[in-house]
Amino acid sequence: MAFSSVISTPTLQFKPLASSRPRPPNSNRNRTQHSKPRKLKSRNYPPPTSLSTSVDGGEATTFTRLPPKDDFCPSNLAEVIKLSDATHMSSKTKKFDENFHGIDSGNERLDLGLLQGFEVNNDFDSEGENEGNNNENSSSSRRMGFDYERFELYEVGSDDEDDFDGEEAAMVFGGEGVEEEEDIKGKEKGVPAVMRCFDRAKIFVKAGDGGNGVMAFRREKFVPFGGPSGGDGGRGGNVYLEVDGAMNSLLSFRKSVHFRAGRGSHGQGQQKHGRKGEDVVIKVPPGTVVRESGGDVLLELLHPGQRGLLLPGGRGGRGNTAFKSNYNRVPKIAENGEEGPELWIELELKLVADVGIVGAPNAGKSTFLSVISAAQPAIASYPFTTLLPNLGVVSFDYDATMVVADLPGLLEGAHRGFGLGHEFLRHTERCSVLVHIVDGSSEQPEYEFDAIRLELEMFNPDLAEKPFIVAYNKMDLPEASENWPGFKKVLQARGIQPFCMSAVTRDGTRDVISCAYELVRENKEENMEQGMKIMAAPVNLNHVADRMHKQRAAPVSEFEITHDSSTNTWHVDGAGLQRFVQMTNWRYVDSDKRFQRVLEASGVNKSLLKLGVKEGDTVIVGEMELEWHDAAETPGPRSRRKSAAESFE
Ligand SMILES: Nc1nc2c(ncn2[C@@H]2O[C@H](COP(=O)(O)OP(=O)(O)OP(=O)(O)O)[C@@H](O)[C@H]2O)c(=O)[nH]1
Ligand SMILES: [Mg+2]
Repeated sequence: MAFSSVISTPTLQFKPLASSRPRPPNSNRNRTQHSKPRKLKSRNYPPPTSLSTSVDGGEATTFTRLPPKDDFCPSNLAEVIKLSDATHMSSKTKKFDENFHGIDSGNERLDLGLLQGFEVNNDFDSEGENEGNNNENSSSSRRMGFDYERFELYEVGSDDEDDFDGEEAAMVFGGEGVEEEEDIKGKEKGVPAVMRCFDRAKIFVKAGDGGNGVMAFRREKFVPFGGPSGGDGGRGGNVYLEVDGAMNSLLSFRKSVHFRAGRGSHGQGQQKHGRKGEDVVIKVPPGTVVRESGGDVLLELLHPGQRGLLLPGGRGGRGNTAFKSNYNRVPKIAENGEEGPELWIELELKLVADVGIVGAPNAGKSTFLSVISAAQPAIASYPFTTLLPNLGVVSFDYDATMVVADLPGLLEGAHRGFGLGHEFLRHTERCSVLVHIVDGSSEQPEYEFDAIRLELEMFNPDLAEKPFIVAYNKMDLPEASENWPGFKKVLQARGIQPFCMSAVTRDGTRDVISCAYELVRENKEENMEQGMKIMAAPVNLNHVADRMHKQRAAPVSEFEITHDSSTNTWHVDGAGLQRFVQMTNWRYVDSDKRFQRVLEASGVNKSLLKLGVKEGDTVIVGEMELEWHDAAETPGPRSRRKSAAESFE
């Protein structure tokens, strides 16, 4: 049974005067008339109502497993993707490099201490497979060798919930900034942590609780009966999210999962108010999307310097000075501080790049990026050299620059989890132009190109709509230049004008990148025209906190009553009432009276009576369990039945 009530007139007619009166939760009907209210053990005060309507937001889980044979593409591609057939695996390559556990890709040096299963190839160069690279690249690729046989078994992308839950539950108890346990060898975690945490993270945020107000009275020499002087508690700290232009991944959240703002300090005598709690500012890279765990998008943080208030700190409780009135000159009451809201949020990074380089593994994407920009990605002649996206800035002039992203290789069937799956394709969603690099030395380059186009479409049809350029690579090799006329003809027949180039010798790369820049510029102009007004409108990044403020400000007269007839229990649920109960400090004598007055004025008592509450029924409001008494039957002076609140006196 449910009942909602919004009361407007306080002129209530009570016959059997009802009083909801607190009792210990397990009193088991051994009621004492003036039993004090106690917190329910099992009921926690929940944060303000969920921010989102429930959405099954999880992305498809992808698995890197060998596909059924029928699913494989023709022989040429199959050769590439049959990871287990990789010839360069030798017993030598299976040793870990004891001195280095990381990817050294130019400026970036990623710690791969936890990179389970991705074994480091010490002797890659010695096998002569790394020709054509400069020294730095070859040293990078030496360190990037990995165990293909084991790679087949890894789960890509993730069953995020499971991954995080297991790992994080252990850290909950350690509190903020707890270091992840290094000894996790035995765990089956699927994708190495570096890859998992590069562009996704799940973190816990909590705003600070407000400090408690206090009850105090001025007592000085010659002022024996000074008035109330209890100060208010300080406000809890806020949680902010801020875009840090220097960050380019979410790896920092691998170790810091919990962020709690400081609690406001309590008020003191002599009308001293508590200090405000310390704010927490969480730095995220540009392009971060923030979601409530398993729910809606809360914020999109795109530009360096942007800052959004995510969770507002709890209000400080009022001290007894605030309750002084003409009717009550010595208020013996003070409030608890309001609890700060808390949330699990998911961060997802979508790189903010103008151009995305896509293509099959080994096509030469990283080589291309390395020759058009100052980026120094790992380059090697085996598939999946690039495990994480690389960014490079291409400058034509002072004001003519664009950001180019080199993405890990795609395979046919990536949507079913082959290779690295679609794990990193989301980074192309914000690119305005795509550059397809086609390996000219493969047996059927046009087939390879089609397969990649199809994968893009499978991932997100909008991606296939983006303007793209086709760059036929490795023209310096005889087999590639032989295939070029055929490839060109096929594509031209479909209205596509492909470019040919050799990334290694740099021939033709300039044309490709100039064309890409033209398209980026056109796209920007188009967007500017279309979205001028939208861009001009100020973005409110505090709307999450605003919504929370509104929820918190819900009046106590908005509630819903449900009845459990088997246990004769009435549940009174309402955000305003819940907050009121949480802020009531039961240690002070006047708190009970105020509580009863609020139940009366909000219409809870009236509604319960209407619904047929009986003597001895249990009434649960917020986290308080109370016992219902019809005042008419309670022992005590009858004159007190005029007000439920008075029955406590
Ligand atoms: N001959 C020749 N070799 C090239 C050319 N471009 C790239 N390569 C070689 O192809 C191999 C793969 O190059 P990468 O740039 O690592 O290829 P990728 O597409 O980034 O590969 P993944 O990161 O594994 O997807 C390397 O050995 C390069 O030296 C080219 O134009 N000509
Ligand atoms: Mg690469």
